[in-house]
Amino acid sequence: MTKFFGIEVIMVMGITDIDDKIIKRASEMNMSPVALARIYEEDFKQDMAALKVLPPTVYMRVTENIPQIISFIETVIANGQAYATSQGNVYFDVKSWGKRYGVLTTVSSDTQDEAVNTDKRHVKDFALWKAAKPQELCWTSPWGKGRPGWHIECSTISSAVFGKQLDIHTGGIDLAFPHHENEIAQCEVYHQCEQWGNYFLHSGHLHVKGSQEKMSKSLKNYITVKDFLKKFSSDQFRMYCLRSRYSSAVEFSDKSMDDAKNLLQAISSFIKDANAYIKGQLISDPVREDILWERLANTKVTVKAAFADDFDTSRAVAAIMDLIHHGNRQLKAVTKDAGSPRSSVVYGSIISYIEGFFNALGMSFGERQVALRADNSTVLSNVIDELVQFRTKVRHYALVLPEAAETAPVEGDAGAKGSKREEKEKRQQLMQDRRPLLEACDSLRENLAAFGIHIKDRAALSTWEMVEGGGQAEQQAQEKT
Ligand SMILES: Nc1ncnc2c1ncn2[C@@H]1O[C@H](COP(=O)(O)OP(=O)(O)OP(=O)(O)O)[C@@H](O)[C@H]1O
Repeated sequence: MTKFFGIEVIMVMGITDIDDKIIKRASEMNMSPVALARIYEEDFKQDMAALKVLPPTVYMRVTENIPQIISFIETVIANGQAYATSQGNVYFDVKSWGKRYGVLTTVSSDTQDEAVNTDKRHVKDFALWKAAKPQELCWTSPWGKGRPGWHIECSTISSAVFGKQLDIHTGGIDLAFPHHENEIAQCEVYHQCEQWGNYFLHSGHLHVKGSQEKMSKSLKNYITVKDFLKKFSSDQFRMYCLRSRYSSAVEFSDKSMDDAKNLLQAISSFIKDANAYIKGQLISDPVREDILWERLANTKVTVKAAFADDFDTSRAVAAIMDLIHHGNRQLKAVTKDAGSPRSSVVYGSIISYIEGFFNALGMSFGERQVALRADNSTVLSNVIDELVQFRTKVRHYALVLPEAAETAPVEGDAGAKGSKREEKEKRQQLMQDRRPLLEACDSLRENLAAFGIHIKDRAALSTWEMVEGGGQAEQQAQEKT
């Protein structure tokens, strides 16, 4: 939103650092629930940083907002929509809230059932305040010792920052009901307003291939972010996500990750080639600049329209890939430089736009990516540059024989026949002598490929690129440098 539409975003992330599961685990581990929650909070933040997810403007913990939560509940009771029980619980009265309940998911508030085995009036009533069980972490309130219910935390934290109007609320699709429905009900009662949240953006679930169930902790069918990042990069993860709309369910499989990797590779290759073309290391037939300028302009329009249409990232990526396809099509590498003018500016504009697009999405390509990495990677990049230039000179020397060796003798000249034979023998001898140099060039190219460094020979010139996640060997190579 900020980078594509220039909208200033203030994002608040609530941290639930007290709930039934945290209390249960903390008591098993004989530690305080708040301390246990801090450990996981830190772990979560590190995982997000490793995935290059931008942090919110502020994190707000539930345990640091208890007085605000109590005062919020008092207002909901005062506005006639919640009741306290003799057991020290406070519930939201869903039934009397009536038809306004269920705007997101069309869940009805109607229920004739009396709630059984509980002090609620109706089954759908939900807890705003829960009386503490013995030994549980609790806070003093007008209704006795207890702790907040889950839904009230988010309503309070959001209202404390944004007041009575929230632009966008996000969360997984499983949170639409009951969590978000309940938040809406509480906030509209608290603020006495008709509509508290303007948009709810629900993200679709991640599934493991072949499983009907979503990936989840309790089903134990999950992959941790740390394990994932041992095999894949954050860019690969992002490309995988971008290929479907945020609201759809996505399936995780080796195939889907390979597809993401291949797209990244195609983009990276195009940027390298276009860079090489601009620098004169790749010679091409004349380029239809008018076609490329038009494609670039159309892509910009399509990308903006796709993002404006509920962040249709897959359409935006498809438009970028189409631009790359046309960019590649126009780059017709030839071996001899016919001296045609180079269309550097249009390729420069395309590279700049594509890099800007992916940078806005937290990804980076090409030489700039290398420059942004740790210092030793920049050194590695310069060393490879030197090595490839040296290899280019050696190859050129081995491939291009001296002029005299190529000169054809004049016909009918007897002396020339002998000289022709001599020339031929000399030429063969030279080729023979220089063959080890070509073999050495080939083996260097093959050996570096094992480290993810790909040298491309284009007639007498060569370019190189580093394939991201080129495997263990690449990592070892970087460690050696
Ligand atoms: N498979 C999934 N894909 C995308 N988002 C998810 C997925 N599972 C949970 N979420 C989101 O992650 C957040 C935390 O959810 P939650 O703790 O319920 O996850 P969970 O793994 O299903 O937990 P549990 O199995 O203990 O219920 C919520 O915002 C939820 O919408």
